[in-house]
Amino acid sequence: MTWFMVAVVVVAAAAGLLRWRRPAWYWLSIGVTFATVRVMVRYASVMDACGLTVPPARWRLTLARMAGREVPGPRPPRILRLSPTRTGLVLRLKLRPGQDAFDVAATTDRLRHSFGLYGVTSREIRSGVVEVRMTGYDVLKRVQMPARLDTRPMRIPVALREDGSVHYRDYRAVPHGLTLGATESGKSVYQRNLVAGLAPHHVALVGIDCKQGVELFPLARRFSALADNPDIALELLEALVTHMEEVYQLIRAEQRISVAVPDAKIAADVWDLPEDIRPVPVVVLVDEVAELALYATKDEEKRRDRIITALVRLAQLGRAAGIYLEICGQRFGSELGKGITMLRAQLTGRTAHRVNDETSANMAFGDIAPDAVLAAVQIPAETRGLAIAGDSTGGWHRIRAPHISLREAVNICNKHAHRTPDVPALAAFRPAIEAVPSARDRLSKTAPATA
Ligand SMILES: Nc1ncnc2c1ncn2[C@@H]1O[C@H](COP(=O)(O)OP(=O)(O)OP(=O)(O)O)[C@@H](O)[C@H]1O
Repeated sequence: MTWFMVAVVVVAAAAGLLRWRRPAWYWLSIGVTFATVRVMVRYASVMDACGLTVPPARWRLTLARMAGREVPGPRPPRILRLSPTRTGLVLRLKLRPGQDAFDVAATTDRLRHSFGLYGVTSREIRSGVVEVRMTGYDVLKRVQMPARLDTRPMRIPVALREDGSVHYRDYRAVPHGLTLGATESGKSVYQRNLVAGLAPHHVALVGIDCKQGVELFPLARRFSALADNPDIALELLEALVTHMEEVYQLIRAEQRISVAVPDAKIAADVWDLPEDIRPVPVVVLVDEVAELALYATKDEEKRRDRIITALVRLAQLGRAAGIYLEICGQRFGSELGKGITMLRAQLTGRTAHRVNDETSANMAFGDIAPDAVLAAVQIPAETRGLAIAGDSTGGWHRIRAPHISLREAVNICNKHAHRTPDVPALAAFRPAIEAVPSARDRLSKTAPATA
């Protein structure tokens, strides 16, 4: 299979030679072919130089001595599979006795230099088997998502990882997420990718955008509910809590009939309910969460407390009711007041774009992956959209979402507007789609004369 794939790449490269103007895929296939050949030719010597070999087994030495043959040399991990990809190569290695996955992880930088590649990463697949992903160029410089994506309900391909694989936002595995980043770091583009990815799915989108709705209101056709100021946001969040309680009642009602039946599956969340009565899942997108948490007066403080309480309740109980939170902000720490760290603890998926100080990076990763903090601080200001994505397992990746303009996102939302579900509990917050008067008209209007 591997040789077949290499042959396909070589034939594709040769076919490209016949063309005068060579397309990008031609240069990619040439690069991948060279990288494959280079890795295969140098494999044993590079592994030996990087300390990834073990001495030959005793029985081999004895056999060689008895047969009067040359003494066998040290042995590198056995290649189980070599697959050329669009961005480089993937090697699956069977470790030799005495080696572990950490040995390979610790030498990835040496392997990168020795094979002359752009990036090398490794991960353990199962006991004794390690996958080494090699990229021939900086895949995050100009992000191009692969044509074939593994899209499933509530699992959205949202960005590319530095090893060339796709980064998915999987709401069923990681229900709630927090996206941090300084101003102009790429949070809105990341959120736009999420909305565009969710638009074709059977899901209700709820938006809270206290920047007067500039980010989410253009996408209104695909939203079931929108709020553009903290007062409406409070009503919307409390309506969502009521909706959540109704969904729990529905799950309870379904459980009652099956408790006595030994083999029947008992519903524990919305996904266990029969499809015909299952409530539509809801993704709540909050842009600039600090706008909900800051206050200047006593009344605003009361409102803020109710908003944070509703958000904490949704984060604690929402998953089973099919309500998922996606919170965005520049900072998200205890300086935003009571309840914020409690809310943050429930947001398992963490994404940090460029941040201006270590404290902001700590808000995203300090409690889950301390080495990701350093990676987040090191994101250069000129590569907007570059981010570190981690979760509570402590693993993290450098990712970048493909650039999507607001116009493209609006077009996708308009195309899928017919999929916007009606959620009765949120009907009062359904955005009215009407022509907005031009800002120029409004600003140039003379103020009415007052007595
Ligand atoms: N993935 C990306 N690839 C290329 N350019 C990007 C990417 N993400 C963001 N940018 C560019 O960076 C700029 C800022 O992006 P964006 O508006 O998403 O930042 P932001 O963090 O939301 O800023 P603010 O907090 O001020 O709203 C935009 O001009 C956008 O084109």
